Amino acid sequence: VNEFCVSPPDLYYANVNGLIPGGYNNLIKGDQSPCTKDIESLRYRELDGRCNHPKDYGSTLKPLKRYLPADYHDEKGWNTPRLYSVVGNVALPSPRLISWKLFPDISINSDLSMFTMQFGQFLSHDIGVAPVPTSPNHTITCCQVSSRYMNRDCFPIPIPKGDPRFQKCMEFVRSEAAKDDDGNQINPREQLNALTSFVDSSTIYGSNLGTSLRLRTENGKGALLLTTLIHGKERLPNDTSSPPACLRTESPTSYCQLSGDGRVNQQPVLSTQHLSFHLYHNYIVRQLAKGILKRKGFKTSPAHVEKYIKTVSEKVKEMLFQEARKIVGAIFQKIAFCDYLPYIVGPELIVKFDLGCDTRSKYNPHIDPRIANGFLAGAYRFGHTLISNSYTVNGAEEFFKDEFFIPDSSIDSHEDIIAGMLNTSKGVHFDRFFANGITEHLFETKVGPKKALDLASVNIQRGRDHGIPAYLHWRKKYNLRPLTDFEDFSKQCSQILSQLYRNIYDVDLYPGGICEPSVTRGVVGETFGHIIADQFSDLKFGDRFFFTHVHQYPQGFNDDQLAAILDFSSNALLCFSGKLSVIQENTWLKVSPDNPLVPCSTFDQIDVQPWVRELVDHHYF
Ligand code: HEM
Ligand SMILES: [Ca+2]
Repeated sequence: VNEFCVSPPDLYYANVNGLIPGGYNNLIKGDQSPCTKDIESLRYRELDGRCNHPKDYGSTLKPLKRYLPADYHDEKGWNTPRLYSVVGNVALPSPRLISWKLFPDISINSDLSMFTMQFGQFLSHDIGVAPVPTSPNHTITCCQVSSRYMNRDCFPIPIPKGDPRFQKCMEFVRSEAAKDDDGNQINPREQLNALTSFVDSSTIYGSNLGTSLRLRTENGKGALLLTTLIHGKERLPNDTSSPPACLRTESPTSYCQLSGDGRVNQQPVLSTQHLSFHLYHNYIVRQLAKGILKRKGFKTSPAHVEKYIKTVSEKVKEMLFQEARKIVGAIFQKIAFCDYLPYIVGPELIVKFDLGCDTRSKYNPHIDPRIANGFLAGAYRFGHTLISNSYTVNGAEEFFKDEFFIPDSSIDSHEDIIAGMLNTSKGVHFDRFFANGITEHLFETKVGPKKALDLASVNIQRGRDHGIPAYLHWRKKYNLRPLTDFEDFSKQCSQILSQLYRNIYDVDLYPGGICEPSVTRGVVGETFGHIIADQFSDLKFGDRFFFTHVHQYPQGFNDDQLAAILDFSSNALLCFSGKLSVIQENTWLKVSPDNPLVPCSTFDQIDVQPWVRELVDHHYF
């Protein structure tokens, strides 16, 4: 295979589509038949998210839902993206013009750490990705193709005159349209989610059974996840699929990493999140095995533990795997909902949407746990403004633009990237300034600058592709103060927006939301904040397996188990995985006099005894 024929955009969309040559059309759709299991008696989640919601909402490869009806331009409002102003025949501004004028690269320092950006992306890769059609092994080309031969899903972004960076046209393909059982497009057009919407660590274990089995030892039957030893250090397993899932280099240790979400190789700091939870799974398996041996009165040396894990029956191996997966899932939910989210949406919205972690919650089968389109194609892309141009490894500056889909740095320097991530923050600030590493150089690695993309333009075009209603409709939905004039935007934004758009009702959700000031003690503005809190509330109350739900045997967690999960923090995980000796108290912020470094021993690793007791006493083992 000639790897250099595969370009980063090819890789991005191929990885999204599960690396199946031929793209979505050849995707392993998995078993799409309804759940037939007795849900109440399930102790573990299904890998593909079925058997959770009564209608299997939230399972893999189902259409997204909507908080507001789709806004398409054609007569029936079914399919064509919004292209004109509400006042008539004036074209909406090109997304690239908006990005160029509104989102320049000015780096404003903030007290946030890069971990805030990185965890956000990792979380988004657990809950949603909208597949884009591809031709075999490659993305569909739309630019410089005459309209007669252009693929019907082409929706290239026009480049405005005088653009300092691009010429004429930027590639863009519309997201796959959802189809009904007879293969006809659903109207109005709806997009798909290729992942389980639940915050269930599908980034680590996969969103279907096939991926999950590839990641496990002993040909999919072992309790441990596969690892690769590089210079004596454990790394993610080698993805040997062909064509390769990343860009390999001449380095002898260069390989493509395999994990639960195909985008694992997209950039090195992202890879470190995958490896952290991946290794934590194996740590928990060993802790469980040790605890079980001890409770049964057997020897518990590392060698005995290792032997036990390898020699117990297949049934016990499966239980060890699933139990560790269940605990990792809960730990991830704890960090996402209890630690990260309050920082993003601020304490007021946490209260308003009942997202606090201090009391037991209750599952509600009437809540729809699917990902909403305005969240995925709009609000939750807020994180793109937190991206900086570079990250630090051992004090050296590495640029994202040089490393898209080249995982070498994460394979060589996982621990140093974690240490650097906790204390770098250049540009990690919620504002209208975007790093040019993503607005001018996205995915240009190896194919050269000509094929680069602008992520901010793509976000705006994606919003139109998905029929996301304009910004002001979202404020209305959440009863937020109506804006009547461009002047109602912040000073700088009002001037730029009024030059770009004809009417205030034309302003797309993405630039509108980015222009808002942060909410009190949060990162995002109030409109994005409401959409995000609304979505996470659905992901909590609509998830039968959510970790704080009232204990229902055998699904939930008893009081001791819940206490152990609530005791766990991102500090403990990062200390473990980065092999750190000290870490700041608040990992979302940089080190400062108010946020000092403290010894890692302050943060306990997860105590699995509450599970050992339950499992042994209920004769699981
Ligand atoms: C260096 C970091 C990142 C890079 C290079 C990156 C890149 C991308 C790209 C290329 C897309 C696909 C755009 C499209 O075709 O529509 C995307 C989508 C998305 N990104 Fe990011 N991203 C990064 C960080 C983040 C962060 C920090 C967040 C949130 C906190 C985030 C949230 C999302 C969401 C929600 C989507 C939509 C997924 C989908 O619908 O398929 N990303 N990102
Ligand atoms: Ca998931």
